[in-house]
Amino acid sequence: MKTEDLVAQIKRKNSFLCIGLDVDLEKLPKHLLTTEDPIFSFNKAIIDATQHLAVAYKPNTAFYEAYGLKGWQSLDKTIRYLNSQYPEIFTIADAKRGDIGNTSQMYAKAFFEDMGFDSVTVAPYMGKDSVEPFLTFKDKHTILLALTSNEGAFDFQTQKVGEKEVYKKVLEISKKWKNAKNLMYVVGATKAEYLAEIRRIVPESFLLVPGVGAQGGNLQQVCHFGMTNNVGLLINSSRGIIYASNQENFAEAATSEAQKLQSQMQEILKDLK
Ligand SMILES: O=c1ccn([C@@H]2O[C@H](COP(=O)(O)O)[C@@H](O)[C@H]2O)c(=O)[nH]1
Repeated sequence: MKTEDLVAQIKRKNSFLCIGLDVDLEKLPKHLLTTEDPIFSFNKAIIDATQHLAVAYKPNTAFYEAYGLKGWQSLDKTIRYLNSQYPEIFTIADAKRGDIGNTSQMYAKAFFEDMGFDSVTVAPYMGKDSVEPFLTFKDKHTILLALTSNEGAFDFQTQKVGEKEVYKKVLEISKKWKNAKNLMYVVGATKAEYLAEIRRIVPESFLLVPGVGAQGGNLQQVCHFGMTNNVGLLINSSRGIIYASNQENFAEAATSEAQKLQSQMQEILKDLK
C-alpha cells in the first residue's frame, strides 16, 4: 500500500487506530473453542466488528507461532481475509525480524510476497545489510524498532554511544539508507516525552505507537508531540480492545472500546484541520 492511500484512509475514517490481533486461546470466549479454527473465527469477528473504526491491524506473529502449524494457518487465513474483504486496510506483521542479508531477503519474501502483508516490524540491531532487503519491495513498509514501549528500552536504546543515544542513531543512520522512504518506526506510547526529539530527526515518517491501554501510554500526549500534518501516527491497542469481554458479546465489547479510542482521535484530528 502506498503511504498516500494510508493517509487518505485515515482522513476518511477520522481514525489512526491500529488493532493488535494478539490471540491467546486461553482468553477466547468458550463458545469459539469448538469451531474449526477458533483463532480465525475470533479474528474474523473482531475485524468485521471494528473495521470501520480502524485503519490497520497488527497480528503479532508470536501469538500464532506459539500454536505451531495451526497457528500459522490461522495467521495466513487472517491476512488473506483482510486483503480480500478489506483491501484498503493497512496490515502489519509484528514479527521483529532482521538477520544477515540473504536471510532477511527470505523473511521479506515470506511476509510481503507469500502472506501479502503491507509491512513488517524489523529490529535494527544487525545494521544496514539486514534491513535493506526489506526496503527493496515496492509499496511495502519496514517498521524499524526505534524506542520501544518496554522498560528494557532503557538498557540499550537510550544509552549513549559516543555523544548520541542509540535510538537517535537508529533514526539518523537509517533515514539515509537506500529506499528509506519505505521506513516507518516503532516508538512506544510510554515514551511520549521523547517524541519531540524524534520528530526533529524524522519529521515526516510514520510512527507505529504501541503501548496505549494495557501498558499505560497516553494518547493525547503522543499526539501532542508526535503528530505531523499527515497525521504520521498509527496508534496500536491490542488487549484493551480484543479482550474487552470474554463472553458471547466479545465483538460488540471490542467495537465499543475501539469506538472510544476512535472518538478521541476524531477530536484530535479536528484540531489538526
Ligand atoms: O515497543 C513495542 C513494540 C511492540 N509491541 C507490541 O505491541 C502490542 C501491544 O499490545 P497491548 O496489549 O496493547 O499492550 C504487542 O503485540 C506487543 O508485542 C509493544 O507493546 N511495544
